[in-house]
Amino acid sequence: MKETFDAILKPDQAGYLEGIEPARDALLAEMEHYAKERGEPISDPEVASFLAVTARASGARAIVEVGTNIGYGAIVLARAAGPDARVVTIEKDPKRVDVAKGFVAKAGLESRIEIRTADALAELAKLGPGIDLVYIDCVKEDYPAYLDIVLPKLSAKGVVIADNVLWKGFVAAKDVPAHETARVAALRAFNEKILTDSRLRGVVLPLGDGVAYAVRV
Ligand SMILES: C[S@@+](CC[C@H](N)C(=O)[O-])C[C@H]1O[C@@H](n2cnc3c(N)ncnc32)[C@H](O)[C@@H]1O
Repeated sequence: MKETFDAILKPDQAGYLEGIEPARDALLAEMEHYAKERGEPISDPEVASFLAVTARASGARAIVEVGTNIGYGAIVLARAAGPDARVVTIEKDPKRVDVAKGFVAKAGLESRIEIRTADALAELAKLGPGIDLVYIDCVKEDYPAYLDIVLPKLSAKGVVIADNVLWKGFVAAKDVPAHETARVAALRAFNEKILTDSRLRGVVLPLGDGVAYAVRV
């Protein structure tokens, strides 16, 4: 979720792009409302559209999401990837897991979305190889470690997507407030790895709060 409306784009451009996002169906609209009312961080609609396009285009079958919250991203990914795809999504907060389970049930996707109540780093370490798509949307300081764990487990042409990699504009800023330095350092290291690791071909997109997108080569 982006913190400010125009963290990357000019306000007119951000407003235009938000305005042309198609209306979501009743369930996603209910989830967006739920999240907004309670200040829950979920993916922005344009990032969700990007997830859907990528899940569909890549033909991903084994999908991992790092950071579930109320299940918005997991539902978008599972729907777009189609009936043969499975999503494993990791969330450490049991209350959020309960909410996510309710929405996943409402979506009729219990057989295709598995929510694991766990710390993301520990749970990622347990996963086997063959991940076709990973969506990283969790603790910003841990992004480099998530990537280190996941990279060797990616399938051929496996896709990495990560949200918030420009973090409210701070990642590109010269002066970074003290309370953001650890997050910013981690995200800068993550972006550099996305662009330079020989196992990946990647790009950082000025979408939402910044989205990294890479494919295993
Ligand atoms: C930005 S939200 C995820 C949004 C979701 N991906 C979506 O598309 O709507 C990040 C989530 O990560 C969870 N989280 C924070 N620290 C975690 C950890 N160490 N392990 C697993 N989940 C964690 C938070 O509770 C929060 O729900």
